[in-house]
Amino acid sequence: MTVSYENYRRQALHQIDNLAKPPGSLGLLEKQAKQILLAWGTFHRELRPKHIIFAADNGVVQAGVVAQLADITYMQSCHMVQGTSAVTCFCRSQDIPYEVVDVGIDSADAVGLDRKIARGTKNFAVEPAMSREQLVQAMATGRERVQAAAKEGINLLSFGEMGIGNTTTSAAVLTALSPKKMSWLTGFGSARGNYKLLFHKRRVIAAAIKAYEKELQTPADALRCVGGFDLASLCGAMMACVDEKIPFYIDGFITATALACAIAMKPAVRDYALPSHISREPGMAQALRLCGIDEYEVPIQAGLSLGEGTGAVLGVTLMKTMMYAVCHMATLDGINQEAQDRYDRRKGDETNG
Ligand SMILES: O=C(O)c1ccc[n+]([C@@H]2O[C@H](COP(=O)([O-])O)[C@@H](O)[C@H]2O)c1
Ligand SMILES: Cc1cc2nc[nH]c2cc1C
Repeated sequence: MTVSYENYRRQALHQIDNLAKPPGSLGLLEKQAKQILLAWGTFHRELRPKHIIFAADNGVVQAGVVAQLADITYMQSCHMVQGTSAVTCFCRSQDIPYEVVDVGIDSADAVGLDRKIARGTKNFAVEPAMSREQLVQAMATGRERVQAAAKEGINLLSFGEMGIGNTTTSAAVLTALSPKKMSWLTGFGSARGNYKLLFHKRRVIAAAIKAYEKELQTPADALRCVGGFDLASLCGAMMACVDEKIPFYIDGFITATALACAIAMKPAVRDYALPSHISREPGMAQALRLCGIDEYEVPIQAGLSLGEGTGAVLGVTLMKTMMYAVCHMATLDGINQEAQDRYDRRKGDETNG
């Protein structure tokens, strides 16, 4: 740690600790505000957020792991571009800019930014989801979008995704990363209460983990064999945030799984990652555990399981409010001095009167 960073670190922590409030009373908001200041490594005058959504289709839907049409990926991504999806309405309501990056939607035309790697991944129940070259391309796309955000002056990112079938790919990647093969990591996804589908998903994932057992040696192998283009791009983007010194909010189960991969590949990512909410997917806690994030460090528990980055944008919204307070609140030193002066004046009046 250089002397100047140590100096900055002390000043940054003091700025939060010296706000006119009992120490620690703004809880996780305070903790996350400190993490953001430390990640920046230098004082920024304002918060300049951006939300990035990576959208892609997943070949494993051909194995019958979803209840709805895969065409929803294309349709909902179009709604995102138009601003009529949940997350883009959240962004618009808060003046948060966003972009949709098509890294592999199954369509002839691209939706949003055209970074299409293929029209969806391969069905991992039959063959590896992607080639090594495609994995590298997906991760590089994530990095490229973070570098572009840095050039725009963005200093806080949030990540989301859109991809029918991606709770299956995420559960498969997470199972591959976890010490024991845990079938309960796989949840309902967007087919809430559909037990038949749930047990089928678990069987598909267990069979794939067995089939690729020899190949699944690293997080990169997991992304390539049983992951998705969205997961790989998210992972590459999160790793790039370290180099660009941009802290970022993760969202639910899918982004937490991508983060677990990113931290395994580059441990410094942990310092830049901010949890937003606890997804209802059962694997969320395990994904966070692999990231070294305690469930009690997550500010929002609202029963969300939509994805898109909805929880992440809510996290940014809370942080915008918190950073306004950081910039405009009176200081603890100041209020203590004012209280002392007032006390002394009252005492003086009593003695004189
Ligand atoms: O982020 C989450 O925790 C989450 C949990 C359940 C569903 N989703 C969203 O729903 C889609 C995946 O669900 P599924 O059932 O098709 O695997 C995908 O577009 C995600 O954005 C997201
Ligand atoms: C409508 C719809 C919107 C979504 N957004 C993210 N995943 C989704 C799944 C569905 C089904």
